[in-house]
Parts: sequence; structure tokens; C-alpha cells
Amino acid sequence: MSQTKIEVHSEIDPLQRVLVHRPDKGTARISPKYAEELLFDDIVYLPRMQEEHDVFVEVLEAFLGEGNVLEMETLLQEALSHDEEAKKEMLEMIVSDEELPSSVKELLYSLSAEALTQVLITGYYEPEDYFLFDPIPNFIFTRDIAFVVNDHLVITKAAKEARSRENFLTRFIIWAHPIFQNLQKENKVVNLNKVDLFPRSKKGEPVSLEGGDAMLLHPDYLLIGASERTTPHAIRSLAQALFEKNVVKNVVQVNIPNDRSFMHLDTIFTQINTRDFVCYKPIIVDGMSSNLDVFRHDGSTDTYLSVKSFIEAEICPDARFLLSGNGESPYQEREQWTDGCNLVALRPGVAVTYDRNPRTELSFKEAGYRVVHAYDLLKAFKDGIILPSEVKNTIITLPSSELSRARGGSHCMTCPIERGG
Ligand SMILES: NC(=O)NCCC[C@H](N)C(=O)O
Repeated sequence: MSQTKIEVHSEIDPLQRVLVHRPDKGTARISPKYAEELLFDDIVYLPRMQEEHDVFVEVLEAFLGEGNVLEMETLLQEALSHDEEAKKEMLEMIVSDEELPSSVKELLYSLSAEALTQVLITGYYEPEDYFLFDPIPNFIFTRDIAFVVNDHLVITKAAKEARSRENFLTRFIIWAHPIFQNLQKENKVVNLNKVDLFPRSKKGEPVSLEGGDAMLLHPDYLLIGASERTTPHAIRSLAQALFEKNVVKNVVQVNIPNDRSFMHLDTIFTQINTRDFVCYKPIIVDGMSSNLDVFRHDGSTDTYLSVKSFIEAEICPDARFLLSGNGESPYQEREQWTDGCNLVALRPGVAVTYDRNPRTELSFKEAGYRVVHAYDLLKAFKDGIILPSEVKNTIITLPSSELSRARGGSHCMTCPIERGG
């Protein structure tokens, strides 16, 4: 298996390779009582959710090419077959984290790579109708578990217990899968879980940082939200590590309210074109309960009162801010909640979002974008009416009645590992 290139210098350069995960059977086992603990706001109907995700993957494959949309489940199975030592180590960690009896450990060791993958992802061992541990329904949000900063890959550390097995599996894949071997050899992995390198602060503040908070707006500027999930201490620790390795020149801490609806920076702000940013006005434009600190590699700092004023001063003087719900209440709140600000760019000016945010669509149209449903676009590709390479200034909308209940959008559901070209 050949090595994969790890290279992302922006949020919008043509997407070349991405990690995704299809909603799996574990998600169909969430009871209403545990939905909240597992960070879902509702129970979901899995077959429809999978259909919606399949449409998303079809769109990604149309633009990136089939072999470039990598499924975490496949990577896990391949990694399990490839590195026996690493597999043992990972199972030890999971068994101890989940406090499982040694009989379970033996069962896990005895399984084939395929069966073990299913158990590790769904928590369920079907042949014996045995629930070993909780499902990890948020594994679909691959953005949160890792992200690329220029040529380095950062493995994040989740704030919530419900996401910790995702973290073990991701670390294992990066460590053991042959396509990531060069990254290890070249020392280009920053693993926030290494407590020797990333300890708590002297005041006891933990290191937690989730990828939905991280955004490389420019090769020299990494924005990180200090949010419900990401601590200022984690941001400072990561900044120091990246400065020491010369990976980036500025780390920008965006302080956002500690609130479920704004759990990550990408729930209120994403970039879709060279000068276009989709955002939730009260925080990003008006700077409500928020400000921003720039940490520079030379040790100096600056402060801005809003993301908008920072972007205009340091990134793009003629930036345009397209507003969730077209900037009007209650639509801006409703559509921010259903991920109206959470888009992934496939290339500059072409981005994917949900089909349930009509007022936000108005702001796209007013800014000169065509809004087209994924079903119509995929049909147009099939009928040979247009090629993916010809699509310009377009927002592609996805079916989303079930996916959106998980509280994350297309930005959250992609971990880009290669952009450019
Ligand atoms: N980047 C993101 O905003 N990811 C969405 C995460 C949603 C998930 N249910 C969670 O609460 O962690």
C-alpha cells in the first residue's frame, strides 16, 4: 500500500483526499435515555441517516475520485491485519479505559480483523448478541479526531468521555496503517494524548482540543476556538509545539461562548471561497461574548474584538461574511443550530451544506452562488450535462433530516488530509 500525502495549507484549496465514516449499526442502539450522554440530541433512524451520508460520499467521490474518500472502518480493519504488536497495545488501552473483564480481552484477541473492527466501532458482538461497550456514534465527525496543519497531522484529545474510543482507534490507525508510516518516520505527528509532552497546566487545566475548533485559514495562521470542548491551555500547548517545529507562524485563539450550540468554532464559522466566510453574525461579526488573541511565533501577541475585524486586518481586507439565517432572528439561531454555518469547501467557491437552511441559502444567492441539491447535481453528472470539474460558484445541498440531528454538518464529517493542486 503506498504512502498517503499529508498536506493541507488552507480551508479551500481543491480537496484531494479525505477521511470519512459512514453512520454504523452502533448508532441504531442509542436509547433516548442515553442519547444526551452520547452527545446526540435525538435518536436517529439509521437507514435514512446512512442514505444521507451515502449521498454525501457520492458527491465527494465525484469531485475527488473514488479512491480518495477513505473510510475509517476500512482503514481500521487494514491496520488490524497489518500490525499485531500495535493491535495488542491498543486493545490493552481500550480494555483498561472501558474497565472490561479479562474474559472480554480474550474474546477480542480471538476475533478476525473484520469481526474486531465491527466490535470496536459498534460496541456490539453480533454472533453472541453481546454488548461489550457503548457505541461511538460521533465517529462520523472525523474532523474532530485529527486535523492537518501544513505537513503535520495533529491527533486531538476529546473533551467528552463519549468520544474517547474514537481517539484510541484514530491513534491506532495513524500508528499502524501502512499508508501513514512515513508520517511517523518523519516525525510529523503531533499527538496531544502524550501526557509527557502535553501535561495539564500547573493550575490543573486539562489538555482537550477537538478538530472542529481548528481551522488553517492561511499557511501561516491556525485559528483554534476556545470552546466547550477546547481549553486555552491546550491551545497554548499546541501553539508552542507547532512553533518549535516551525509548522505555523501564528496561532489564533478565538474565544467563543461555552454553549452546546456553539460546541466548536466550525459550528459558527467556515470558509467557502477566497474571500467568503459563512458565519453566525452575533459572535463572528458583532463579537458578542467573544474576542480573539493572536499568539505569534516571535512571542508577541495581539487582540481583536471579533473574528471579522481580525480577518479584515490580517487575512483578507475585502472579506465577505455570508450570514446564517441571512442575519435575522429567529432564523439565524435556527439555521446555526442545524449547521447552516458548517460547510466543507471542495474547492474555492464550491461547498457542501445541508438542505434545511432556506434563509442561509438566500445569503448564498445574494452573494452570487448557485444553490443546487446533491440529487440534481449527481443526476446532471450521470446524464453528462456537466462535469465535476466544470462546477463553479455553487453550494451543494445534502438531504439531512437524520444527519443534522447528530449536531454536526459537512465540515465536521470530513477530515481532509490532502488539499491543493
Ligand atoms: N465539528 C463539529 O462541530 N462536530 C460535531 C460534533 C457533534 C457531536 N454530536 C458532539 O457533540 O461531539
